[in-house]
Amino acid sequence: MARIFIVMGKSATGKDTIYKKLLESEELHLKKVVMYTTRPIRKAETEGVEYHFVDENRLKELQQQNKVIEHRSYNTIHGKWHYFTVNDGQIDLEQEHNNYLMIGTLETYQQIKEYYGKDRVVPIYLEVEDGIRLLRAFRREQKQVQPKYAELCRRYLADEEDFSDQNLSKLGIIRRYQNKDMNTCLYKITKDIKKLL
Ligand SMILES: Nc1ncnc2c1ncn2[C@@H]1O[C@H](COP(=O)(O)OP(=O)(O)OP(=O)(O)O)[C@@H](O)[C@H]1O
Repeated sequence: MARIFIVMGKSATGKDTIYKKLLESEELHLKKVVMYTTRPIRKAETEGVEYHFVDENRLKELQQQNKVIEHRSYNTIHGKWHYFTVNDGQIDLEQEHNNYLMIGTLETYQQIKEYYGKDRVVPIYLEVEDGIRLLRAFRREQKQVQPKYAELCRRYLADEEDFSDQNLSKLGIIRRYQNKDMNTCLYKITKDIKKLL
């Protein structure tokens, strides 16, 4: 059965790093899903690579056509930005050998489960001991031209609530992958995904 695997976890648990490694894996052969955003395109970005860049009118049209699979919005200093996934033909679960990989929040996971059915969607929940995670987040931020430490702290605290044990168990997320050592973590995830292919 074709499935969608969703990598989730608090900030700096290694979602992006693990996601890229899993996509590279030739034995898993997972497909990428390009999301949509109303955020303006940045200089180094290319339409259709990082995201599909659209305006709010296009989002409304897609919503009216019931094509929006999951949707999140954030109030930024530049106004409201939307991030969403669209049923635009990228995801075809009818073909048995099509399996997809996405990065998401708990909301993403819940909404995709509602859209495609719970058997089709598999959570890959990453966890890192708090002290190590904070250190990784800090070191990553330190390398930025203008480190945003206040934002790092805000997100660290917000994650505590968003990813509480209660929220995880409400969504039935039981399996947790410890990303202390990258290779061990990748090995365990790969083994579990292979069982479902
Ligand atoms: N197993 C690991 N061992 C050491 N460092 C790691 C490991 N996994 C990830 N990192 C590092 O930790 C930092 C955070 O990883 P990454 O950016 O992939 O996390 P993320 O969950 O996508 O974060 P965010 O949600 O904040 O964007 C990066 O600097 C990455 O290189």
